[in-house]
Amino acid sequence: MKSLDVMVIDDEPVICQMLAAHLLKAGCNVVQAGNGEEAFERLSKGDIEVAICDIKMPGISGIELVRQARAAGIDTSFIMMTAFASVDTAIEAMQAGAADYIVKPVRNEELQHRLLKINDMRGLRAENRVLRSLVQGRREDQFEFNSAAMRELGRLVDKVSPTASTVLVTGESGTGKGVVARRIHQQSPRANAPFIPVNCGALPDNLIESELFGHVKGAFTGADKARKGLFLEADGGTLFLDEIGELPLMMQVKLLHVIEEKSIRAVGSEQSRRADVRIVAATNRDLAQMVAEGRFREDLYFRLSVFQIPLPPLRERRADLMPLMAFLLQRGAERMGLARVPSLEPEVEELLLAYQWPGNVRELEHVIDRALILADRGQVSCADLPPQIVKDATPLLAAQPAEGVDGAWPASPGDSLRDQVRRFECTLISRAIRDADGDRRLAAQKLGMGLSSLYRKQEEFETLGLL
Ligand SMILES: Nc1ncnc2c1ncn2[C@@H]1O[C@H](COP(=O)(O)OP(=O)(O)OP(=O)(O)O)[C@@H](O)[C@H]1O
Repeated sequence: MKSLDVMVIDDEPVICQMLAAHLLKAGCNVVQAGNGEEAFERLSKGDIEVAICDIKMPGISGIELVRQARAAGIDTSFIMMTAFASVDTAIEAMQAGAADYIVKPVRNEELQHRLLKINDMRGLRAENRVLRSLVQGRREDQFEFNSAAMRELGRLVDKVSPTASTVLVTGESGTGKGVVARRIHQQSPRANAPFIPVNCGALPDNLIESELFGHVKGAFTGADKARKGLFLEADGGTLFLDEIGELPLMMQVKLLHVIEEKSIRAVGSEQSRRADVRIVAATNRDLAQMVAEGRFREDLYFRLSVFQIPLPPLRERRADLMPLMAFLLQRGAERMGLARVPSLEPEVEELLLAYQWPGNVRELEHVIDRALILADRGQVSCADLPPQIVKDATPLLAAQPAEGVDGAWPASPGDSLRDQVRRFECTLISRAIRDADGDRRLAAQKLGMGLSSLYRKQEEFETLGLL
């Protein structure tokens, strides 16, 4: 890795110094800042590539600093440091435009892993956006799902991909909206053309129009050469407008015009050009609510939501957890160059299956990456999990309700044989869980079935209203 210019921002001098010492050893050029104000001043010079920034600081908070840096057009990638209990805040930071987050206490190996990821991304960005879109287009995500909700989603994705339709992907932060957008592109006739992702929340208001539509030389102070703009870079391909809810109203009008007319005009130009671009947009906001509050244009909302794909949070599709964990373990081990893929001890599996995952797949990915770094002898044990996860998940594990125990059976009159079998299964599984005091692994063992099948069945019963 070429030597990165990194800034460590934390109001605790000891943490600053420890991280700086490690980064220096790893070959980075490091500067330190003890608060947001000092950091902003230094970042304004424009030569810091990555900032490792505490979220909670007196004065300007880490999140506010990300916002200010974005608004000022500073191109630094932020990795936020957060206490595990405040993953929600980390999610807010990602929405403000941070590139990643890391949980305190920061482990050197993990920090290095995240820096490598960011270094790759920045390198590609600097080299060529088209190249980046090709690299990002590699098939490297898990798309085999167990849950009924995700299988239905897969069907929607397969149906809409080959068409020219605009798509709106909605869902909580970290559910995989970007992954779905890429999948749509890869399965479309545009697959060999660029896929250009744009984070609308990270574009400074004063530059957004020229970023999207380009500008001619001399269009405004500082425009010393013409710029093509992301729409033309995506010509023939797909433009992924992430965090579309953050687009200012004035830009929403222009975007609608471009979508409808299929032509764009660069800032300062008199002439329009045709642009053949498919739009996939994503948001974790409630756009309908934003329309009601006058913060999002209704006409653009209708245009975008012709085809909506809602991504459920991970906690509502637990049947996907096992395959996702296996996939992320494998991918993480490959990326870290491990000789073999560590396995999860049964208690670890149980805890991860019981946890609520407020940060969704992104959070799961972080937990797995961390565990891969810590695992000894090819086994991930509870000690390799963030203590907060163990703390949060343990009571859930013990208290998992076995409701609906006897209510499902006997069958109602008129039930088909299949319905009756389902009801019977539901009763047996619920009873086994109750008899095992909520211990699903034990219940699954007694019933002679796998734990993931038990979760899958439970989810199916929930969907059918049997539980
Ligand atoms: N199906 C999947 N297979 C593999 N990795 C996934 C999958 N879904 C999500 N991820 C991983 O989770 C992380 C978050 O995914 P992504 O950025 O697509 O989420 P998002 O919903 O767009 O989040 P945000 O709203 O914060 O931008 C990524 O690192 C991605 O690789």
